[in-house]
Amino acid sequence: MTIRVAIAGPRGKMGSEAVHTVMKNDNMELVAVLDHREIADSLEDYAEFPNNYCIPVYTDLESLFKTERPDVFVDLTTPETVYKHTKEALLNGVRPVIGTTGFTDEQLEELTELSTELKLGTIIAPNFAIGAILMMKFSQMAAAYLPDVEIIEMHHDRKLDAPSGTANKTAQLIQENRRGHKQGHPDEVETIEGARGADIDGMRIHSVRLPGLVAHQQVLFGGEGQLLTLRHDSFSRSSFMSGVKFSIEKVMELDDLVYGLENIL
Ligand SMILES: NC(=O)C1=CN([C@@H]2O[C@H](COP(=O)(O)OP(=O)(O)OC[C@H]3O[C@@H](n4cnc5c(N)ncnc54)[C@H](OP(=O)(O)O)[C@@H]3O)[C@@H](O)[C@H]2O)C=CC1
Ligand SMILES: O=C(O)C1=N[C@H](C(=O)O)C[C@H](O)C1
Repeated sequence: MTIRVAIAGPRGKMGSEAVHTVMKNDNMELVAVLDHREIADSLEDYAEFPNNYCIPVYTDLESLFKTERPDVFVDLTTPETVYKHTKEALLNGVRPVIGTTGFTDEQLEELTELSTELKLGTIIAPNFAIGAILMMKFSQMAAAYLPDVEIIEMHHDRKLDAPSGTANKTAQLIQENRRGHKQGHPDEVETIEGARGADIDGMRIHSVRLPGLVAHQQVLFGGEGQLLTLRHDSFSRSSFMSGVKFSIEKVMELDDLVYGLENIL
């Protein structure tokens, strides 16, 4: 069976890689892309793509769904638009595969309910890279033994959301194995606001944004006389593409929402 795929954000760093990934796969057909700028009617007329990419470009998601009838909708856009896109996909009977980060807990809850109610698979993957998923799982394991944790996530300086989706997901997994408690000195004081980072049940998250970086995370576990550091680096967006391919195939078998690829790998 050929899976009909639509991608939102085709000019982006992730979206353009995903376009090539779907184009290269024999069991998938890229039926349309969604842009929010009127650039051209077909991807072949974009500077980023070769002239055999005769893929229609839409600026309206509803018309894309009604005309092209994709099976799967891949979103790689912005935190501002992703929730609306995901809901629209589900309401049009299209299975979302979402890489865009920045969902609130309330939005995740609502989309989980909608996906279950419609019996339509959805994948929301804060990180598609297998190494990052392993780093998150190992962190969850370590937190049971070393509950004093600080997460340092480091990204390129074009990133819109902080902390990253990966850091949020890591913290959530750790929370399942770590009893919440205040870390550091009980009387510690921040003389500059934010110096100790974001606080999740006493665990800290620090977000670094610098040109030159892609996507990196360290999870530090401190114990008596020791430090365990778990680190993952994505040096290029190609690191995410096997996860994108896997998710497009897997979502066709699901009938509810999965948040995080660690649940289905
Ligand atoms: N899950 C994962 O493994 C990964 C997730 N990400 C996430 O994916 C998202 C995209 O990242 P990245 O590719 O680096 O970002 P980019 O800024 O490079 O790409 C986003 C693209 O989306 C376009 N866009 C914005 N709004 C819309 C809209 N309403 N409809 C269609 N297109 C739109 C932008 O156009 P314009 O620039 O013209 O506004 C841009 O081309 C981020 O949330 C990031 O955190 C990133 C890497 C891995
Ligand atoms: O914006 C990015 O680049 C990335 N976003 C995701 C996140 O927020 O965790 C995944 C990866 O870290 C790259």
